[in-house]
Amino acid sequence: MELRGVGQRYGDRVVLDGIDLTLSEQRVGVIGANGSGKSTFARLLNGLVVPSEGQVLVDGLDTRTQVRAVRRRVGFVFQDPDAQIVHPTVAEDVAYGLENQGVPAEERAVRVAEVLARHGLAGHADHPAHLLSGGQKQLLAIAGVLVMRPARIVFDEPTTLLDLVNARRIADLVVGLEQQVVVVTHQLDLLDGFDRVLVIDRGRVVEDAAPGPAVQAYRALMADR
Ligand SMILES: Nc1ncnc2c1ncn2[C@@H]1O[C@H](COP(=O)(O)OP(=O)(O)OP(=O)(O)O)[C@@H](O)[C@H]1O
Repeated sequence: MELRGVGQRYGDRVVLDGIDLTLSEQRVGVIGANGSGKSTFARLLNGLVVPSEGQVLVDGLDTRTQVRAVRRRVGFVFQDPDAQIVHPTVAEDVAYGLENQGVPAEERAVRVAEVLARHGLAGHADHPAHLLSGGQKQLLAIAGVLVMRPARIVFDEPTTLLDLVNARRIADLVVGLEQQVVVVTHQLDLLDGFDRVLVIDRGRVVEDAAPGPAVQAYRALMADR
C-alpha cells in the first residue's frame, strides 16, 4: 500500500498532511492522540475516504478510481462491531459479503462454516447476532471480513470496547493472521511483535519505527502536553 503526497481536509480543517509512505511490512501499527487523524488514515487505505490531495495505491490500484477492486483487497474492521453486523443470524451475517460477490450457495456454506469454526463461533451459527457478547460480536465482524479472503486487513481500534480476555483473544487472532494487517490502537501492548509502528500527531507522521522506539516517542510526545 502506498500513500503519495496525501492530505485530507474538511473545509478549512487539515486532518492529514504530507503523508508519503509505502507500507509493505506484514504488521503495521498506528498510534497517536485522540483526533490526530488515525481513523482517517485507516479509512484512506481501503477507499472509505478518498484523499483531498495526493493518491493512495493498493497493489497499484488507485482508491480514487478503482475503489471496488481496492475493497476486495483490503478488508476493514470497525471499532464498533454493531456498525458492521447487519444480518439477523451469525451465519447469515458472515455469508452476506460472499453473496454480494456472487459466490454460489454451496461454496458460501462451506466457507462460512469454516470461518465460524476457526473463530469459536460454530455453535452460534443460527443465533441472533445482536445477542452475542461484545467479544463475540467483534469476532463475528472479523469473521465477516476474513471469509472474503482479502489480502490485507485494516483494523480501527478493534479491542477498544472489549474486556481484557476478549482483547487478548483479538490480539492473538491478529498476530496469527497470514494477511498484511494495519492496526490503529490505543492499546499499546497490541503492537508487540509488529514490524513497524507509525505515530501520527496533528495529521502528520512524526515517528516511523519499530514498536519500542515508536511507543517511546509517543509517550514523550504526550508527556509534553
Ligand atoms: N467527515 C469528517 N468531517 C469533518 N471532520 C472530520 C471528519 N472525519 C474526521 N474529522 C476530524 O478529523 C480529525 C481527526 O479524526 P480521526 O477520527 O481521524 O482521529 P483519530 O486519531 O482516529 O481519533 P481517536 O483516537 O479519537 O479515534 C478530528 O478532529 C475529526 O473531528
